[in-house]
Amino acid sequence: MEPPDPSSQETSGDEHPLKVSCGIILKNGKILCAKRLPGSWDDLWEFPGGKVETGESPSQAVIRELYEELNIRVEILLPMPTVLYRYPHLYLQLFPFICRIVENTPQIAVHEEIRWLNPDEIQDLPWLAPNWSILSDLKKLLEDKPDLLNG
Ligand SMILES: Nc1nc2c([nH]c(=O)n2[C@H]2C[C@H](O)[C@@H](COP(=O)(O)OP(=O)(O)OP(=O)(O)O)O2)c(=O)[nH]1
Repeated sequence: MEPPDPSSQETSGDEHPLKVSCGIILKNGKILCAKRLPGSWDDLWEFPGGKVETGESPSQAVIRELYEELNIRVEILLPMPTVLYRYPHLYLQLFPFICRIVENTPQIAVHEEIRWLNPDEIQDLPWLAPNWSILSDLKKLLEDKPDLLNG
């Protein structure tokens, strides 16, 4: 019998990652960061967003979630590389999108706090684990395209 192929074990069977979209909202040189409510994931920081629903694309999901969570209408400027991450209880695929606000000012509904921070400051927050990879991609992207920061 052939030994199992470790690479196929990662993706085989009925295990599909949970798809979650999130928005990296840029404005006036700052990035919007959101702190989750106490009790849900230990007060860690995230980019606002949520699960992609059935029949929805990741980009549709982020537009819907940002309206539901922050009451803002956004335009997507750029999709970023997706991140696969395996929590002990959850296999996740994160779809980050660089966004620009086209209507309203963010209002907190489901977060403990939001902060507008510059690219250096965001490194100091305690982020959800999969987000560190997004932060590293974002740093490189903003070095290449600093104008994005102005939203
Ligand atoms: N929204 C968001 N979720 C993230 C990020 N990083 C990360 O690991 N996650 C995880 C945490 C959760 O397990 C999952 C998304 O959950 P969520 O609670 O935001 O999704 P949702 O709004 O659809 O949730 P709900 O309606 O079921 O409460 O993805 C991120 O930057 N933003």
